[in-house]
Amino acid sequence: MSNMLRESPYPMVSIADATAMIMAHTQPLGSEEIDALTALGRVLATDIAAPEDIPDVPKAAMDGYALRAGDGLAPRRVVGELTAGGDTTVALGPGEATRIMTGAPMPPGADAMIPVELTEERDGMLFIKRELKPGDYVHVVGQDVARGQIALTAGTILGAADIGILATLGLTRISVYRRPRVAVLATGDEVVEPGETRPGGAVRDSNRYALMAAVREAGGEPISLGIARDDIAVQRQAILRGLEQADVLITSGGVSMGTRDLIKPLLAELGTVHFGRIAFKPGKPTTFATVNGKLVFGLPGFPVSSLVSFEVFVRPALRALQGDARPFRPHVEVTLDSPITPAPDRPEYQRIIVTYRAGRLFATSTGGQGSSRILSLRGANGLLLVPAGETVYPVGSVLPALLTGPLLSEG
Ligand SMILES: Nc1nc2c(c(=O)[nH]1)N[C@H]1C(S)=C(S)[C@@H](COP(=O)(O)OP(=O)(O)OC[C@H]3O[C@@H](n4cnc5c(N)ncnc54)[C@H](O)[C@@H]3O)O[C@H]1N2
Ligand code: MOO
Repeated sequence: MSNMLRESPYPMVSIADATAMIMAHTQPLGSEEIDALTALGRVLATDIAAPEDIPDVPKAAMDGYALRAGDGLAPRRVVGELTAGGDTTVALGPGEATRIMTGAPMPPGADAMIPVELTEERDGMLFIKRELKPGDYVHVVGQDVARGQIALTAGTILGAADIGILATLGLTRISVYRRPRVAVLATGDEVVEPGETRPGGAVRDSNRYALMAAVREAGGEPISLGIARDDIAVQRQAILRGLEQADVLITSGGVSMGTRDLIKPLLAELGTVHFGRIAFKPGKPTTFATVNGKLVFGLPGFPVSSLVSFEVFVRPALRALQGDARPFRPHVEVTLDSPITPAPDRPEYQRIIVTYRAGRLFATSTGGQGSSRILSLRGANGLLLVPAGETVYPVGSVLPALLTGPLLSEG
C-alpha cells in the first residue's frame, strides 16, 4: 500500500492573497552608511537635503565678456580674462569689461555678460551689438540646486544621475537600506553540479545558479547552500545553516506530492507555513513560510516554475526588504502578435517578448510553455497574465502583462 498523499493538505490560494501574505511579513531591513560614489542600484534610506547652493557664486553661462549692464551700448575697455577655476580677483569699474569663460565666477562689479558671438574686440576695446539687462547670461546662486532643497527622497533607487547629484553636493557618505542576504538551496537526489559528469537521468542544477543570478539582479546578496539530497535530516541541516547566515532562504524542488517531497513538512516543523499551493502556473506548489521572522520560499523544481515563481513572488519581497518604494514590476496592456492558449485550470503567466511599435506594445510568445522547457524563458521581457479557460486568444487580443525587462523597440 503506497503512503503517498492523495490530496494536498494545503488550500489553493489566489495569486493576490499569496502576494498579500508575503508582503505582510516583509519590512525593510536596517540601513547602513556607504560610499555614495559607488552606491549605484542601492536604495536611499533618508531624504537628502542640499547642504549648499549650486552654484555657490554667480557664474558665466557662456564664453564672452562680463560687464555692467548699466553702461548700455557704450564700448568698454577690456581689463582682463577670467577662466573657470582661474583667478577671480578682477573687479570691474564703470566702462570696463573682462573676457570670461563658461563656468567662471562673475567678477565683483559685473552684473551681466554677453556671448562672444554678439561682440567685437578691437585695440583693447569691446563693442557690443545688444543692450543687456542685469542678470543676462549669468547663472545665479542656487539656480541648479537651492540650499535646503530635498534633492533626493528616501526609497529612491540610485541611478547614474543620482550618483552625479550626490557628487555635486559633496555628499560622499550616505545611508542606504541593507541588501538582503539570500541563501539558495537545491534539493534532489537526481540533481548534480553542472560541471560534474552527469549519470544518465540526472539533471544539472540550473535552478540554484539561475536563482542566485536572479537574487543578484534583484539587489540581494546570494549565498549558495549547495545541493541537499532527498533526506530529511540533510535538508533540515542545510535549511538551518542557511537561516543562520541569511535574511531569506530559497529552496528549489521537493514541494509537490512525491514521497521525496520533504520541504513543506520540514518548514512546518521549523516555523509557520503561510501557504503551500497557489492557483498559478507555472509554480502551483510554491510555498511560503517564516522561520524565526525570516522569509522562506519553497520554489518548485522545474526550472521555469522556479524562475517564474521567483519573479512573481520572491523578487517583490527582496525589493521591499531593501526599501524599494515600488517593489512590483510595471503592469501594462499588450496586443497579441501570436495566438495564446490558456491553461484550463489556473491563471498562467506565459513568457512573452514585448515590443513597442507604432505607439503600442505587442507580445510574441516564446513558444511552448512547458514548466521544464527552460528555453521558454529565453529573450522574455514580459509575463502575459492569461486567465484560466478553454478559449484560444487570437492575434490582436489585448491582455495584461508584467514588464520584467527592458522594452524592445521596432522602427
Ligand atoms: N501528483 C502531483 N504531482 C505533481 C504536482 C501535483 O500537484 N500533483 N504538481 C506538479 C507541478 S505543478 C510542479 S511545478 C512540480 C514541482 O515539483 P517539485 O517542486 O516537487 O519538484 P521536483 O519533483 O523536485 O522536481 C521537478 C523537476 O524539476 C527538476 N529539478 C529539480 N531540481 C532542479 C534543479 N536544481 N535544477 C534543474 N532541474 C531541477 C527535477 O529533476 C524534476 O524533473 O511537481 C508536479 N508534480
Ligand atoms: O505549476 Mo507547475 O509549475 O505547472 O509546472
